[in-house]
Amino acid sequence: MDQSNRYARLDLTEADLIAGGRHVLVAYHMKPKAGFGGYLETAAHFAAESSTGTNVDVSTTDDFTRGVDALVYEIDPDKELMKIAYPVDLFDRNITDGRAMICSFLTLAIGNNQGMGDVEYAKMHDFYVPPAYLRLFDGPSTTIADMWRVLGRPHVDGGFVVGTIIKPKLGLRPQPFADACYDFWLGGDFIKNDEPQGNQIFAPMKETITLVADAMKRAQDVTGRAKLFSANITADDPFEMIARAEFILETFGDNADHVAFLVDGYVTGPAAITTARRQFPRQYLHYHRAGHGAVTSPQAKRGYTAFVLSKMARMQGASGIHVGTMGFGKMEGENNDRAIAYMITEDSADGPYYHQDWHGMAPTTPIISGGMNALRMPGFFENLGHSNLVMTAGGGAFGHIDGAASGAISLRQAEQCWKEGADPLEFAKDHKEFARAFESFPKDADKLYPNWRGALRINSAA
Ligand SMILES: O=C(COP(=O)(O)O)[C@H](O)[C@H](O)COP(=O)(O)O
Ligand SMILES: [Mg+2]
Repeated sequence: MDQSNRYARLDLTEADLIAGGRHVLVAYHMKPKAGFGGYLETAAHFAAESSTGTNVDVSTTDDFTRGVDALVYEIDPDKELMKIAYPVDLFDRNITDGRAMICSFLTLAIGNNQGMGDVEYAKMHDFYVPPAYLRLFDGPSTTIADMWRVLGRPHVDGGFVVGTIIKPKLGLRPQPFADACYDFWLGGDFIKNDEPQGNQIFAPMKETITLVADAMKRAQDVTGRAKLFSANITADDPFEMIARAEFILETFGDNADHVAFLVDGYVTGPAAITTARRQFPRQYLHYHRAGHGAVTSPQAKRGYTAFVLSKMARMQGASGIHVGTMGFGKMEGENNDRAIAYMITEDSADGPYYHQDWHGMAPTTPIISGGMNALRMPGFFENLGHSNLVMTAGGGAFGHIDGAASGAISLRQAEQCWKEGADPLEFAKDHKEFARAFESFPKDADKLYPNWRGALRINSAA
């Protein structure tokens, strides 16, 4: 059944829809399945399934219903581009406080339409949120400025937060885990649990966290500097998350404001992020996105992009979210992923299809992670243009041949090298930890700085 006379309005302009402020606009790359309807017919069916309709007319539809139809307002079949306007009234609101929820946006805009028989594939590449709907989202309550304050830095442009992920990823008992934290903190600022670390029986959370809190105290005493820890509170059950979080805050005691909560937000979904955001609004909320590649990978033709994931994370109130390494690390990504970083930090930013004004919603820190080390960092910062962010390097810290403290120092020096506009090989001559990163990661060194052995007088047989 061709529903394009109801669910398509190609006469509507994007500028008018934005000026009207009553629609969420979504851009998809969509391909109809061969043997079914044409592009517009499929797009209209997609809009129907994503809002008020189904595959047939139903007798219960009335005039009000038609007023909240999602409408296809632009198509470009050659580019597989389809844009749909969703009336804001379609989206569910809390009975407790009238606020909006991301799960409702997802259920409609990327819900049933992901399994339609006449659609080969469809992926969300961008969306625009009008001010009246945007303000119903929590947004971040705690930001990198709070971290900078704890670190004793200016709360604007407080700079690079040197971080790591305790490695090995799993398999450390409580004491070796806490020892690894202590070592890194001698040189670095911030440590996060790796995303699967929680309450494994070989490292019970109550024992591990107690030792980590003690390691933080000792590292602060020795260095005279504040240290930060991002503790994983992810669980299926919100009450379990709360129990973990409360235990952690109590255990860190007077250092509780040095603690962030890490939530695996892709696998647990918006409910877990919002649990952390609303129950613990004073803690930095660290959104880890493990698993997102299943839908966001450029190879995946369905789902949504990493850009979309990140934009939703800011709306939900993530203080920081992993944004990959823009092609400089080990995970999939490219240089122009920096658009993600701008969208989550700026108050007004361009996405691939829409410009978004955030109207003062607090920013979400880009957390750079995945295969980073000191050698890869100068290029990374050059591409992004600033270093007001958190970077976590696991292998890059614990893989340093002189240990985690030197690894941490090498990361800080790498940022300094970029900031000074120095030539990395020249800079290495009087920055020992950075220089030793070349010997620690010789494959990267060969690739990025082919004449490093000569410049640093390292025997090539070594
Ligand atoms: O454990 C790590 C990185 O470890 P290492 O520094 O040893 O590579 C993170 O979970 C990944 O960065 C996630 O990737 P992304 O940041 O792309 O979500
Ligand atoms: Mg990890």
